[in-house]
Amino acid sequence: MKIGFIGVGAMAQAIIQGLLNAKFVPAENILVHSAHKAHYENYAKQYGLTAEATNQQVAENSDLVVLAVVPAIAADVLAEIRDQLSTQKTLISIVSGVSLNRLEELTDYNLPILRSLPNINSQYGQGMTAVAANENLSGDRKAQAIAMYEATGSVSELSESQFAAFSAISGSAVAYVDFFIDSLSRAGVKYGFTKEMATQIAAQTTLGSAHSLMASGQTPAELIDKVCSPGGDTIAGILAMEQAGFLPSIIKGIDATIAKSTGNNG
Ligand SMILES: NC(=O)C1=CN([C@@H]2O[C@H](COP(=O)(O)OP(=O)(O)OC[C@H]3O[C@@H](n4cnc5c(N)ncnc54)[C@H](O)[C@@H]3O)[C@@H](O)[C@H]2O)C=CC1
Ligand SMILES: O=C(O)[C@@H]1CCC=N1
Repeated sequence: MKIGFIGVGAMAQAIIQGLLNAKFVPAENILVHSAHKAHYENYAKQYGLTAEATNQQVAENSDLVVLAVVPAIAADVLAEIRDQLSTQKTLISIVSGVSLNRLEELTDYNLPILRSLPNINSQYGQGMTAVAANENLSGDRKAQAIAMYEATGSVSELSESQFAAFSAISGSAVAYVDFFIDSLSRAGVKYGFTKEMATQIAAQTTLGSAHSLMASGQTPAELIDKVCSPGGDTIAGILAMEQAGFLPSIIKGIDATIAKSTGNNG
């Protein structure tokens, strides 16, 4: 099986690294093309991938064609490769905010298409990806497309109406969690730690908390209560964070993310 990537930016590279780590396909079966020749050619050389000279060649020579460009140019790129796509190939889009219906409209209503929303943690096998298939994608072909993401982490099949919210609390939230870690780290610097040490402490604490949450099967609120000793330090911190608007600021950020992604339509 050959997997072609059109666009080799941050997200495509994370998926590619995840696939290479998982040995999902041989490196040369991963085909790439993007706008910046020097960049994608060097990248392909570095990892033993196949660099194609055009987007059309990627589409022509791949079984799974992954559209990994920004939403603003998705329509142009699909117009460029439309003739190379066929019912024997699966188009996989990672483009935020572009629906299956719009992808069909821009290509062909008979094509098997998987709309997906991965996150950048796919690079280390810890991704969280939402997928939705159109009516033309079923059985083994659908399983094959989903298996690509299973090789890089967890996968949830969702209704498209849930994609924007999923993207905000998963795709974008990788950055928000890092923002939180960086905020903890800066607090550590305020109290005398080096940035490097504070970041290591904050990142390990975040990793450990996520692990404990998933391993215990308890809710975050139950775990918060365990840490808040009666009359203790943590409850004082929680109350001060709430007074500063911690929860409303997160909800506002997620609202803004959803509003932006629902404005994308390729
Ligand atoms: N970065 C992330 O964490 C996530 C990104 N996405 C989606 O992935 C897509 C790509 O995002 P990023 O990787 O962040 O952007 P990026 O800017 O890092 O990558 C875009 C790639 O497209 C290439 N490109 C530009 N014009 C092209 C053309 N005409 N033909 C072929 N390639 C072309 C660029 O050279 C670059 O390699 C977006 O649609 C975004 O919504 C989805 C989930 C998470
Ligand atoms: O920021 C973005 O537009 C993309 C979509 C989800 C994560 N990154």
